[in-house]
Amino acid sequence: MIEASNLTKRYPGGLEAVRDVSFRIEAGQMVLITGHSGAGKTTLVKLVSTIERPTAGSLVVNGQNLTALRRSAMPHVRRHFGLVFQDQKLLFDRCALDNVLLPLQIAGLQRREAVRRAQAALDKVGLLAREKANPIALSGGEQQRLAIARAVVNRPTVLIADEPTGNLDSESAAEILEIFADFHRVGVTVVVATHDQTWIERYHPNVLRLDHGRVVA
Ligand SMILES: Nc1ncnc2c1ncn2[C@@H]1O[C@H](COP(=O)(O)OP(=O)(O)OP(=O)(O)O)[C@@H](O)[C@H]1O
Repeated sequence: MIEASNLTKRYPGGLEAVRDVSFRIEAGQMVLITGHSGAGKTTLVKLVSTIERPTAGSLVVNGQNLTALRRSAMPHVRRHFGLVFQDQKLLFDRCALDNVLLPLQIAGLQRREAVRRAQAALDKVGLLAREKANPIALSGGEQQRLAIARAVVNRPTVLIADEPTGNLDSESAAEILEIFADFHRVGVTVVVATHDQTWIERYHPNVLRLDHGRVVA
């Protein structure tokens, strides 16, 4: 469960990108964050995923108040989150499999188990046959799917994405939506910032609409 109470983020310079935002996301829910460009979607995603700290308000995830935690405790908490950003930050000097292996190596898994899990993650996103490919040789949609495999390989309880279909054609965007829907179906909490009308129509009751940093619907 994710509970945000009166979250506010003021950037240096004074701009309040997120203002007094409160919501509750139950475990296993799919929730979309939408709104015009500059409404604060990315900032809210960064707050929920603990990349940014709020200026005011609190964020409780699975009963733990993250705003009260020391910075040193954050890496541990972040393991609950799988993050997918529009700019996927893939490593272009390594093959697809090695990109997905990286979080497991950081977590200290044995090589054999790590490879097994990374291949299972690639299989879930339909990329197992491309495990040896360099990301540069993959299409935009495939690169996004690779980023999803990397995000889920540590089995996060919450999958958070910022405009995951932003740069994709409608066919690739539909594939990405189905992958997120599959994770939602097996009980993963999914939070996605998106403009994509297909998603918004499908998950209509669970849409948080922002306008100038405030929740308006
Ligand atoms: N690091 C930062 N420092 C200062 N201002 C920022 C920073 N990041 C974002 N902003 C400002 O905060 C506001 C909200 O930005 P944010 O990126 O959260 O919006 P968004 O809804 O995700 O927009 P878009 O759909 O265009 O990505 C904007 O006015 C933006 O310029």
